[in-house]
Amino acid sequence: MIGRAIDVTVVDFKLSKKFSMRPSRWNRLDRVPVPCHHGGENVSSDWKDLAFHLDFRRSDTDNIAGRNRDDKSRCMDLLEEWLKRNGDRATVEVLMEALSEAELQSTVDGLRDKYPEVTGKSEAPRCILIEGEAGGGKTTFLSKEALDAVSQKTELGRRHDIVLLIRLREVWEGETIEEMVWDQCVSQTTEGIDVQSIRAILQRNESRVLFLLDGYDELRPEAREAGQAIPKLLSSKMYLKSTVVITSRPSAGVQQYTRPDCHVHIMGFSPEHVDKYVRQYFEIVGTAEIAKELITVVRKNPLVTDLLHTPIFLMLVCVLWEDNPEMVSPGTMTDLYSNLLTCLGKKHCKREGVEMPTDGLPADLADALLQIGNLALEALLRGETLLDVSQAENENLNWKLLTARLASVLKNVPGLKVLNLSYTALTPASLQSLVQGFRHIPQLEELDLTWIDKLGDAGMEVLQTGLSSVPHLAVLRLRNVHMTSAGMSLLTPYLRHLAGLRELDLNLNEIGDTGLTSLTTVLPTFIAMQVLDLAATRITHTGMRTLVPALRHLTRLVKLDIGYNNIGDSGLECFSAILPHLTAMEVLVLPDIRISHKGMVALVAGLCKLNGLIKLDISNNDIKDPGLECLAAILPHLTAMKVLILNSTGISDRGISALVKTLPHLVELQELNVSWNNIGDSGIVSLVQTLCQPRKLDLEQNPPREKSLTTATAPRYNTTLQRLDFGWNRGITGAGLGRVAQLIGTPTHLPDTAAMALAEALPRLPALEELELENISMDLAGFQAVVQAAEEHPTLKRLW
Ligand SMILES: Nc1ncnc2c1ncn2[C@@H]1O[C@H](COP(=O)(O)OP(=O)(O)OP(=O)(O)O)[C@@H](O)[C@H]1O
Repeated sequence: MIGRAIDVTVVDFKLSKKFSMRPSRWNRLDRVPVPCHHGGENVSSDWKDLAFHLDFRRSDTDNIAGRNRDDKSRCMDLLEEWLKRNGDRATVEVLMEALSEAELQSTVDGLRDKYPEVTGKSEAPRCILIEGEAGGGKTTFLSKEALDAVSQKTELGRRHDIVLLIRLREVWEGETIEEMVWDQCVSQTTEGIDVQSIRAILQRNESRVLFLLDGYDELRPEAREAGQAIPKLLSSKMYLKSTVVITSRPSAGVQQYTRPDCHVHIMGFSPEHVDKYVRQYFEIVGTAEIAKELITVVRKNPLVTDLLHTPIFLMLVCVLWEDNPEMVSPGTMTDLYSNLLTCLGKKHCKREGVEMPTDGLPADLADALLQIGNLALEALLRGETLLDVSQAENENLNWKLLTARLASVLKNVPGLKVLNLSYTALTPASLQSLVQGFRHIPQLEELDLTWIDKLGDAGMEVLQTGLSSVPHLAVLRLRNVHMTSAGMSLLTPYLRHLAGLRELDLNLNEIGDTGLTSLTTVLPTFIAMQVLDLAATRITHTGMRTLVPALRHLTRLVKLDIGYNNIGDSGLECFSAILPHLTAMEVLVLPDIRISHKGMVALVAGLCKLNGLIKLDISNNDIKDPGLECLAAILPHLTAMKVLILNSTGISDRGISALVKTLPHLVELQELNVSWNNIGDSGIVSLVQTLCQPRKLDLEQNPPREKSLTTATAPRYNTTLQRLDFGWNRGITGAGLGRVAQLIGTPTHLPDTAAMALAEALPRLPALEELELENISMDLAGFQAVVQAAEEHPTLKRLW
């Protein structure tokens, strides 16, 4: 814990070059006091956190706590125990990882300093932090560094063969380092490279990789969480031997994950730089003669001089001087900002061909600026420096004006790949100007117009005009844009341009069978398609008949959602026939598609071939017990299943009894939902009992060992199930729930007779070293007998 006074001892591991520590060596090691309170951390008092991250269980830590007098000895005991248990696997890297997960980063840094040869740290820094104020030139500096590094002009460049410039504002939650590299550093036209090969290259050349990470302050909060790729890279949990240079506005929190070896602060332009910049600026714009006077003015005016250290402001002042020299020397900073705004407003009016009013900005521009300012202020108050207009309350924004601005901005970002305008109040008219800008962003891969309910069919008509400009579009999200069959028919011919479409989301649009029929004319061309969302689109069995032949071509489909449509048994029957062709399918979402057990009979015939299926949702269909019985019969084929949703399916104990027979085959199951059904006490008890039982696979992989009684005596628990939902089953009574609680919560009870028998059996295992009786309750007599037998045992060292 930061800030505590410490006096801690840890062990000097005397690491071998191989980084391994065997118990035998360990016993001979000197124990040298090593301070581990770098930055005020106290490993001793935080030993339980460390134990947790070294995979010790609660019972282990309780034992360690019980057999030592103080935290210092407990910490020592823990490390000894860890070494003993893990042998060759007890490496200093593992220890450092656990220490940093336990937020004992200073101790990690201490170890790193102490064992540079082990941790890969040499004289060269691993992490360089470059901080600077907004617009201070961090991005410019890093881009220059990237160029200089690849041309080997800098020391960093000479020491690294692979230089990767990553803009952190474009990093998404869950994105891996290799995916970032693929996304940002590899050109679209490069052949033979994919995420796997990038990983292999980076791993092979780890110490020759230079990561240039730009704008930590712009990294989304979700991507900043511990466990995300960038924090892991910073805290040396991956690519430990690489070098990282990261830029950020001050105090954005980089140091939460790393203690930089080198800290650079960008101070901005010096007075000489300012002079040089001004001269160059006016030379370029062709009015070199007015540069000298500006230099004199800014030297005399402290207000402006202070501002001009920041490059972005210097540029703006040059623009202002060019427009009207009188505006550069107002009395106050506010006046200067206001003059800058007027100057930019004038330029805007000139470009748009509108009159600039004499008394301020044009009303629509002033209005839009005010609203954006308001959004920016709110974002700043939330501590965010990246403004996501799509998330804002934006009903009142002047979207027409904004999109016109956005369209002109698009000219400057030809490499833009993701455009997310979801949940905005765009109208067809405002979309028009934006779509015109698509020609400037031919690399666009993802367009998200989710939940823009003002678009409607007219919006689709506008959208189609821009699709031919963005042929690389792989993700198109049009969920709930109020499209009907007419809009779908308008859009479809233009979707043909998108040969690489991987994801199409049309959920919650009333496209109906007619719209679906036109979609099916282009679907077969999307051979790369992985995700197709057609939920709540008013499809019936007639529509399914046209969809199915087209679906057959989508052999890479990973997720299909056709829920909340009136498909019925007959619609599902024809769909099931092509299921065996969709071998990549992982997620099949079929809630409320009006099927009965007859539909299930057809479905399972196709389903049983999909052995990669990880999620099946057939909730809100009246399949009843016969339907579940059919499904249960094929579940042993679906061993990858992680999520099974069966709520509101009319099932009762009879169906559950079929399910429990096959549940042990679902070794990956994480979520089971059987809520809103007619299940009673016996059903739910048998279900929970089955889930609590050792799995077939567990037993196969961990057969009972001779020297340990662990498997034979202690219960084994389901380690994958995360969520079991059985609410709203009226047949389940308090008694049933009590039994369920017992099954889940109460430890197994060992009656005295069994405990005595165990005590008597102990001498017959003369080499036994450990006896684990965790979560087993005993009565006093039985307990005493076991303890006594354990004490008398010649080799038994540990009784849990
Ligand atoms: N060394 C430089 N020479 C000339 N112009 C520069 C220099 N550094 C920055 N600029 C100008 O200042 C602008 C802002 O710089 P830059 O985007 O690099 O700042 P930043 O610190 O990354 O800003 P932010 O904190 O907003 O990310 C640049 O677009 C460029 O016009």
